[in-house]
Amino acid sequence: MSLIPTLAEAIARARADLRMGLPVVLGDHLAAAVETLSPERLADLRKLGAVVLVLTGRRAETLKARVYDGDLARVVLPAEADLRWLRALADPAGDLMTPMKGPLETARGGDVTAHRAAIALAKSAELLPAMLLVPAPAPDGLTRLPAGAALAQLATEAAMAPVAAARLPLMAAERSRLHIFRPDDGGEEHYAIEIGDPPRDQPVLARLHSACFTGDVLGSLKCDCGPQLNAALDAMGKEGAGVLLYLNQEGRGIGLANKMRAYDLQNQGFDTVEANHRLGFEDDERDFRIGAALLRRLGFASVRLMTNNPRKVAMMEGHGIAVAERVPLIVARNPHNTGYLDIKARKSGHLL
Ligand SMILES: Nc1nc2c(ncn2[C@@H]2O[C@H](COP(=O)(O)OP(=O)(O)OP(=O)(O)O)[C@@H](O)[C@H]2O)c(=O)[nH]1
Ligand SMILES: [Zn+2]
Repeated sequence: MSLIPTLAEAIARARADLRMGLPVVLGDHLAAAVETLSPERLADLRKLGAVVLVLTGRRAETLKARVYDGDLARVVLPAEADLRWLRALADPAGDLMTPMKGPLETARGGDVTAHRAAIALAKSAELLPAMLLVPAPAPDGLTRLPAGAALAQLATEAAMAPVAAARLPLMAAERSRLHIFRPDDGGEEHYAIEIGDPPRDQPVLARLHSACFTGDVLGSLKCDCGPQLNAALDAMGKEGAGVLLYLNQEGRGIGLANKMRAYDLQNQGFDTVEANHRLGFEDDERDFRIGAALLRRLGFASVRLMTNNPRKVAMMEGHGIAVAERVPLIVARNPHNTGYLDIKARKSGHLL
């Protein structure tokens, strides 16, 4: 029956539910995001059974909690644990002010598929990766997902469909077109700016730019995104041909709210990589398959890629786009971004 939501559609609903503070059903567990949960709903979840707090291995490491499940840890809730206690474990903002949160008891053994799916859902909803799980029968009205299938679905690539395109003269290049692409899984739309009319049978000058509201729009001095965006468009304008993908993967895929949490940690002295880890994320949560898929949809098989990030080159080649050349994209340093750029070179392998 085509009117019943598919698994991908049910996952999109689950993301919206979690962002509003509504629990979802993952197999035989109820799952709720710590970040958005209300005290009333926490109390009701606790009435249903033994609640565990699921954190990523990264966050558990910061909290010195034993990790038995590889990439995640299940923290057993003490009787007195309230929402403040849970939020303090989920959100590193207060780690330095109140460093002693433990000792934390973590569970071991048993099936953690639902727990792993819960963390993947939180990340895809751009919430803090901290979830409460309780084994309990599903109440009516909540979004239900089979845990294993949801986990697999969250790792699959969404199909991208072109939605609209129009001529858009730019300061950097008058002959430009903006193309909008929409994924079939309810996720973010992504954009392609095609400059001139690049021949499809030759390597095109290309840039995969990840959204940076602070750098691209506000002119933040903390990163190099805004100047890189402008320099890439200028180079394509000068050459008369190119394609810039504007991928809505803000904050290397953690979302703008989490990026601001990361900036707050950076103001406390942690670097860009450490800040992501303390929040429970990997340093880069982006899905680079999207970029390759968009290039293919636009008819390109080979690029001259403007980047300093060797991982982007490897990812393109791994996903079927030939990189004929890496074109460095070095922009000016300033006193605010020089440390950030050094860390990218030292820890993320950027060639700067
Ligand atoms: N989490 C996090 N994201 C950041 C921070 N500073 C910038 N970003 C994000 O990092 C991304 C930068 O993306 P890009 O410039 O496309 O990629 P890159 O990996 O630096 O590689 P290049 O192609 O060499 O620029 C954007 O999504 C920014 O929002 C930070 O301190 N923390
Ligand atoms: Zn930036």
